[in-house]
Amino acid sequence: MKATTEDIIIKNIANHRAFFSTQKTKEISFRIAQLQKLKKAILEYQEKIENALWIDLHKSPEEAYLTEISIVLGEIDNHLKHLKKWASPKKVATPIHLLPSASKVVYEPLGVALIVAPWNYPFQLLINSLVGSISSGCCCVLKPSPDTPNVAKVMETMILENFDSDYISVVQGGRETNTTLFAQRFDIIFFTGSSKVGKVVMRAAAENLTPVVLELGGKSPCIVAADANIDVAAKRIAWGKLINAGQTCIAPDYLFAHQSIKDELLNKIAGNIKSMYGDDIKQSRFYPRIVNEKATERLSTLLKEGKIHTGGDVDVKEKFIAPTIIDEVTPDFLIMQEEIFGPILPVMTFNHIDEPINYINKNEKPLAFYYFGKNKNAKEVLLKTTSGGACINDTLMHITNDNLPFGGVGNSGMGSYHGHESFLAFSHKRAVVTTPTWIDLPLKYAPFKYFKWMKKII
Ligand SMILES: NC(=O)C1=CN([C@@H]2O[C@H](COP(=O)(O)OP(=O)(O)OC[C@H]3O[C@@H](n4cnc5c(N)ncnc54)[C@H](OP(=O)(O)O)[C@@H]3O)[C@@H](O)[C@H]2O)C=CC1
Ligand SMILES: CCCCCC(=O)O
Repeated sequence: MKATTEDIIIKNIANHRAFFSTQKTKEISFRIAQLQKLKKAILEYQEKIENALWIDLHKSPEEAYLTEISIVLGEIDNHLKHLKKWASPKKVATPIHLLPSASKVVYEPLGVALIVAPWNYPFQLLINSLVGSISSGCCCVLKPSPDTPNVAKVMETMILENFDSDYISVVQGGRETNTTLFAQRFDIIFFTGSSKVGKVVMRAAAENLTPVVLELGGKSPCIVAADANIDVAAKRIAWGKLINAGQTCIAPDYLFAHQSIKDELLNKIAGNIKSMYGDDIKQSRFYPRIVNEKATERLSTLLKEGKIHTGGDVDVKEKFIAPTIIDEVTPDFLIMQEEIFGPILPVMTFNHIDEPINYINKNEKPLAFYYFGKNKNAKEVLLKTTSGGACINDTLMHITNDNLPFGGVGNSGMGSYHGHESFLAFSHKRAVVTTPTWIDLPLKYAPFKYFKWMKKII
């Protein structure tokens, strides 16, 4: 009888547990060798990955390298450079009542990890977290998104060809497969996707008290103040909004523009769209497509309210939505209710900075936060708000610094990764105290003869 998906998954996990119990993944030399193997595999598969990203998302090789492949290669290099230091036990101070004991933190792999990735950066968001799993010494089940099937297939082939399937395995499938995976006992679940499914993951993980890292989404605001450099703001907002046709979890979701500069800003954003993609954007090989017709139709419903300043063209069959700026938006509009995740930029205006601050603070905590204006005011605004990450006078770029933690807060996620944070995300920090036997201070033992001295030192 043909094995069911559940049988395959359960067997996969059992094999990973058996592999993990050999203790092989705890050897730093093993982990370094696997990271080097992953880097080599990515370079060998680069063209196939780029071709698959073109087929699935019309993502140009240039954008694929910039926003997917180079980010993972940089992450691997960072881990190769620092892993020995990150993985070495850390001596910590020992309080007087514990002397002459010695204290340290030992970093241990959590065990068998599950990594579930979305379709918008299907290579980067699956393999970048895998780097953390490898460098911490975990075994891993990878679950690519079914919505970018060509990329999912290429990644499966690349992993199968280069790694022991008892160490790293790939499971393909949709919602049902996810449900089966979420119900299994993992030692960590690393999920990237919507907040809605993030809650499903967390509920399932609770059954086994499995720690989760949830890289979720949300509506990331972008404020442009009256004293902003409008040319720079217009260029960087157009870029940040239209990379991957807006299907980016940290894209500036909506604009709050000061009344006095709004018209100039919108006209300059429109000008930058032309500069990047030409007059007939549909012909540009640099402009990606929406992931599928269903998502294209969802986005087209958001165009019904407000005043279209730029764009508005939709071709569902082509999965094409033109970069669109919608002016005169109010908070009750449909477009302001959920994450857009597409190339549509709704614009609201303000006169006093408290207006956007109050609006943002009344809504869910965003994954990213962008502010264009003088730094002294930016500090003030950042102090009064919160978000997963933020840029002042830029967009998206905080994700490219792997010395910074990348993650959400509240509804936009929990936990973080990239660089050292990825190593820590998949590690357990074990406290170890070593006590000599040549001396045994009587303070802690009943009948507490020296209690009054003990109280003085603890
Ligand atoms: N923080 C980050 O780094 C990133 C966050 N994201 C976020 O991911 C979202 C877009 O990605 P997307 O993949 O569409 O995210 P979703 O979370 O909507 O879907 C993820 C997968 O889960 C499946 N699914 C849906 N409901 C359930 C359920 N009840 N049980 C099990 N599986 C389920 C979906 O299948 P089906 O297709 O059938 O719904 C899909 O395959 C956006 O919200 C975006 O902000 C994206 C990239 C990066
Ligand atoms: C530019 C790369 C961004 C990747 C993660 C995201 O925001 O969807």
